[in-house]
Amino acid sequence: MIEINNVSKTFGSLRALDNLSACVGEGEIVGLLGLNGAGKSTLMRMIYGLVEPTAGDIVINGTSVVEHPEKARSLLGVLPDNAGLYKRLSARENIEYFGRLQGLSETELAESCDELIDILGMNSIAGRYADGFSLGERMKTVLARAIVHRPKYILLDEPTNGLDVITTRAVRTLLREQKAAGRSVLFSSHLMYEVENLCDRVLIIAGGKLVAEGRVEQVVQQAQTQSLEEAFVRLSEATHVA
Ligand SMILES: Nc1ncnc2c1ncn2[C@@H]1O[C@H](COP(=O)(O)OP(=O)(O)OP(=O)(O)O)[C@@H](O)[C@H]1O
Repeated sequence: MIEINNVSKTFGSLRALDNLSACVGEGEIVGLLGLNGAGKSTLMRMIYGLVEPTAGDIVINGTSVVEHPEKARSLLGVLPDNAGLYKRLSARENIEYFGRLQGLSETELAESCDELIDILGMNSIAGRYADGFSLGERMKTVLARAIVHRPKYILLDEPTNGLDVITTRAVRTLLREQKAAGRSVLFSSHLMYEVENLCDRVLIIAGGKLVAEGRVEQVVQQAQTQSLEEAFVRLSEATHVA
């Protein structure tokens, strides 16, 4: 389980996260929603140890990110918001490189790469240099790279951003397979239908605070609205006005 315990983060006078607590259970897909600047990426970065909390802690499978950042990170697969690729390596080589860094054997690596390339429909780009890749081609490669070592906990910052419908479907299938294998996924998104389609639960943050969490229908009911989008807007605006 990923436990987020009372985390706050300030950048100078800006409070990016404000005493936020939440969790991601085993084998659960959780969607993280928030307006631009709500604090989603800061929270993600904090979970993978790139940003240190000003207060609070995050515990992954019993390991504190603050006390043992490397051990905690070893449990994660991460798609950061600004992931880059080695342009002089092919898509497959980019994925393999990360797999080797994660200590996979050559057999495990080949098996995992083949599987991901297949699920994400990357056969036509697997052997191409990453230089010149389109947004979707880059996204597929960084996504495959993030989970090549089959991590138990997966953090994805806007994984379907800019992807076409076929690729988005492939990503959905991939995430459902991760869940079926007992892995946990936390992903941020601005796409309500995406979250409704995939997630067991959603977390909505506004102004660095958790303003709602639960199954989509629970959140919609709590906000006394008819849809997740309306609930999201109502909860986010209420925090803006407050
Ligand atoms: N390193 C930093 N230094 C100063 N301010 C920062 C830093 N990182 C984030 N912030 C600020 O913290 C707030 C939350 O930013 P964050 O990137 O977490 O938002 P977000 O929800 O991911 O937004 P978006 O949907 O636009 O990606 C913003 O006001 C942002 O400007």
